[in-house]
Amino acid sequence: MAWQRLPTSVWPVLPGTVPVLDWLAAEQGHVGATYSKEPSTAPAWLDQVRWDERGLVPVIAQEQGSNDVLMVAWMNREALLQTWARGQAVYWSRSRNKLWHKGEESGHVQTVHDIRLDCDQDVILLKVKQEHGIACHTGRHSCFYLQLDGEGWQAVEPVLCDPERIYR
Ligand SMILES: N=c1c2ncn([C@@H]3O[C@H](COP(=O)(O)OP(=O)(O)OP(=O)(O)O)[C@@H](O)[C@H]3O)c2ncn1[C@@H]1O[C@H](COP(=O)(O)O)[C@@H](O)[C@H]1O
Ligand SMILES: [Mg+2]
Ligand SMILES: [Zn+2]
Repeated sequence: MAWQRLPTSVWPVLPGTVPVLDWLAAEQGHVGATYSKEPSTAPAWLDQVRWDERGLVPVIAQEQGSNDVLMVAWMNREALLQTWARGQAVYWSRSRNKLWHKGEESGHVQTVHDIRLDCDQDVILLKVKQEHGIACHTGRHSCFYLQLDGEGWQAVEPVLCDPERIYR
């Protein structure tokens, strides 16, 4: 994929033009084929997601192969469109209020193999290959490393890489 060379300035702003898709179509030939290049139309499938009142949908990232649940995050329309167009997970960070290309700082990107929507269209499931096997910013494989036992929540998954070394 040539997506790495995509300058952030041509990423789409929805609703409106979707230049990223035209760019991808020119680069690769195939992506544009599934998408009407009418400048002011977004793909119809974006409207079939039941976006909440904030324009967001929760997203489960599940590891391809192991089926481990790696994390739960959020997407808006643009994040989903970019995820689809780039083949890597792009979320919406609620606290930072910005698009978040997972791995942008850590390098722990998620290559997307499958994008699914549930029966009532309000949860998305991504099947991903997790770069370095570390999804969590604590340096663990999965964000779901706390287990409830008689005493309370216990961390039951190892830290694979010191987060100080991942995030400087
Ligand atoms: N890397 C992660 C990360 N990985 C997994 N998650 C999970 O994804 C969820 C994101 O959904 P939220 O809307 O709750 O996110 P948020 O609270 O707005 O996250 P922040 O923007 O505050 O980091 C979190 O609750 C975590 O369970 C992460 N949440 C935050 N980060 C931060 O994202 C930044 C970039 O990290 P990389 O993408 O790995 O480079 C770093 O500052 C990290 O601390
Ligand atoms: Mg959170
Ligand atoms: Zn985490």
